Amino acid sequence: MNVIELNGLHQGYRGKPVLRGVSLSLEKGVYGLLGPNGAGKSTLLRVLATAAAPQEGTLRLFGGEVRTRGEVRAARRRIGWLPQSFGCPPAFTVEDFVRHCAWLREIPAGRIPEETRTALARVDLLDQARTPMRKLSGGMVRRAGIAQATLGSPAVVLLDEPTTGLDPRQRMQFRSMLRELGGSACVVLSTHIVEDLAHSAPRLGVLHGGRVVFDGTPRELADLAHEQAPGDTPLEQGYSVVLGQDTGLSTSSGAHG
Ligand SMILES: Nc1ncnc2c1ncn2[C@@H]1O[C@H](COP(=O)(O)OP(=O)(O)OP(=O)(O)O)[C@@H](O)[C@H]1O
Repeated sequence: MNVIELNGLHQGYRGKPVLRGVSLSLEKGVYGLLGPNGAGKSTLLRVLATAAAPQEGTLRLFGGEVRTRGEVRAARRRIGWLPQSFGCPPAFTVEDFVRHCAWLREIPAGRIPEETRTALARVDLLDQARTPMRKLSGGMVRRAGIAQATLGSPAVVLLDEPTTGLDPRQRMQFRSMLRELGGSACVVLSTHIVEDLAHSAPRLGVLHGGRVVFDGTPRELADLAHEQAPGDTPLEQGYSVVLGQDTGLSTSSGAHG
């Protein structure tokens, strides 16, 4: 059974289309979502998080529909989501913030202290547990956001540009955490940093022009590289080639989906 089954999603804002027929079938493991600014990555993640209902198309999570209020609520208990930006009351400490998220996710009260500690340890923020959120650096806020998304071992983890602001050491730690998460959950991660996905996402998708223009392994993406394509690594060059399809920069393609 696929954990996420999305079929023919059309989504937009005030009549302006953003996604034009996106279909995705995802099982356990890490799926990396790439695409240029405005491609619709966050829009897609919002639909998968059930924060926006599909305007056209169907979403099934854990083998079931998510249309009624009860179905959405049940699904959300099993979804961890790091949105691109999130707010938090200024007086909240890091621990308050993560505990509050645990409460919102309806994690049983008795489990919240333990789950909070585990989540903070996962992103190396235990020492900052009592620091007010407003005093954290941008990278630390991002790590607190990642921590709350992993609370309670969710079956689906949706991470919207999680590595923004992380320093190189934290980025490496994040990659190994991602591999660990992917062992037990369906993780969808959007990023602009192609190399973040090279060793941690066995499968990648590229959104462009409202559609999935590539769906395959990092190796398959790198195999599309050619010398003239912009990029410092074969993966980046393959990504450029896929994006160049529409502008005639390249004729090669491994795209499907
Ligand atoms: N709430 C909104 N109201 C109106 N338009 C929106 C809204 N959210 C996103 N958009 C528009 O939808 C398009 C897709 O945005 P989205 O944030 O999903 O793309 P993205 O791939 O995540 O971009 P980025 O990489 O820059 O974060 C953009 O043109 C954006 O301006």
